[in-house]
Amino acid sequence: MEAGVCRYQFRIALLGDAAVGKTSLLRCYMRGAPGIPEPELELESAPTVGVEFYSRTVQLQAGPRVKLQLWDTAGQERFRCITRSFYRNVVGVLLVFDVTNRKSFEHIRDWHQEVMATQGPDKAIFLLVGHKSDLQSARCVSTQEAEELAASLGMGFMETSTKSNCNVDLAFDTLANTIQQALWQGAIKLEEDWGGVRLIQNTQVSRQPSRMQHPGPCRC
Ligand SMILES: Nc1nc2c(ncn2[C@@H]2O[C@H](COP(=O)(O)OP(=O)(O)OP(=O)(O)O)[C@@H](O)[C@H]2O)c(=O)[nH]1
Repeated sequence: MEAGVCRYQFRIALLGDAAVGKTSLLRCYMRGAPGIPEPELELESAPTVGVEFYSRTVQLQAGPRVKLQLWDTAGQERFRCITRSFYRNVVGVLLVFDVTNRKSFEHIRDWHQEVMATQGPDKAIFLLVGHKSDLQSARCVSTQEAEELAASLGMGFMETSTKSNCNVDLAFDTLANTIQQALWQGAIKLEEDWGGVRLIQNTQVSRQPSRMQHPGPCRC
């Protein structure tokens, strides 16, 4: 097993409506990391219950190795009280919609607003993700309108597919690199009582990915 020194840990959440493909996207990304059992990462997934955590270490373009703590949240409304409690402590958010599901696109502003209301402005870095781009004939959200929405919310946009393995690594890497840049530029700061970015000084961190599930059932 390889090991390396990580300077930072970034907490990143995937948010979006139910069944847009958040779990599939995350599992596809984790397949690129060595050491996690394949059955854990099958692309066919059941609806997420509450929140699941994954962890992967990456080498950023120009800088240190960072540990990404990746939170896969349930899109179903009945789990919202659990997922909401995690918004405050994230530095990065992949806002995911399904390009074949118009409603999931229309709800993106609500997801964005929920995080902003919890955190205050300019704390988290967002990336808008139009998922299931392999389903071109069933598409009902155009690339142009998604780009316009992303621009109006001040974030980047990318289209992904796990079925055709399109842009999956790129989406996570882009978000991680943008967070790193924001840290260097001072737009994001380390804060004692905030878990979005943590300094892990002089610690040997395993490259092996890990996964655990939120233990508590929703009591909404
Ligand atoms: N065609 C296509 N289908 C996909 C893709 N990604 C996921 N799916 C399918 O979409 C369905 C929902 O995927 P999930 O990953 O469970 O969605 P989710 O957003 O995690 O759902 P919740 O956990 O309920 O919030 C599954 O049947 C997947 O196989 C993709 O890139 N292309």
